[in-house]
Amino acid sequence: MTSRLHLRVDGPPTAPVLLLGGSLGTTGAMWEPQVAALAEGFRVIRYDHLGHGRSATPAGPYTVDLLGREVLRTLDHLGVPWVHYAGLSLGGMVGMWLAVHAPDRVRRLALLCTSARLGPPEPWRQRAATVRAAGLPAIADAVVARWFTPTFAAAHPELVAGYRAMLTATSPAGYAACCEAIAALDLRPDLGRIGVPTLVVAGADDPAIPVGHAREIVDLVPGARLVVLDAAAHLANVERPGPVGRLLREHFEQAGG
Ligand SMILES: O=C(O)CC1=CCC(=O)O1
Repeated sequence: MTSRLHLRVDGPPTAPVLLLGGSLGTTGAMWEPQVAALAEGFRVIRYDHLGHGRSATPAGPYTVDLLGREVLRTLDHLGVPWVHYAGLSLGGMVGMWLAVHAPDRVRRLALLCTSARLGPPEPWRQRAATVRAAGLPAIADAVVARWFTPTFAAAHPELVAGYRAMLTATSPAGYAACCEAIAALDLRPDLGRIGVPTLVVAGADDPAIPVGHAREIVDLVPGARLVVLDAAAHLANVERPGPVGRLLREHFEQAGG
């Protein structure tokens, strides 16, 4: 069996595995600001979602259930029995799904800039239709405007251009299928079953997934802790690399290996 998910692997081979899942329209490269620090203590494995980056793009429809099962297949393929998991946005949705449906495979969870239900579904179906008809460039300006605060974007135009290029390089079919997976998602009834220590991080200035979504997750996941980062929009790990790196290290290092 081979993995259909493209992986980037850093850190000591015998260290505990920290699996990182990214946002819609990105690849594992979006975690670059944190990888060096995290790889000091963890075997950091970054994956591209199905339909993204260098992962396979099987025919749809996609659901978050399908994306999560593909992650489990990949862990089986690698012979990894359990992981710590951090996910941003779509990556966080997959993380919640894993912690609910494969509780023995996730030891600790970090959920960044994410939502248990990012409704209503119609705008997601409309975005999928636009991307299928006109490609990623048709939505790229609007999406990237939600990824970074205007202040950060003005100060870092080359970095922002790099992330925009990551988005427009995404398979239109894969991106659209993931939009439809988000449209259909509602994990709220399941979150009470999450039994692992959970850190929830939100960007105070995230127009894509406002802080209320993080508060809802914290209300529903037993014992979850909320941190709201100021001066951060949707890709908070890019805009606030140091604080996000420290939060993740502190959270996962508490596991004691
Ligand atoms: O693309 C957006 O608008 C923001 C987003 C929602 C889910 C995700 O992964 O990114």
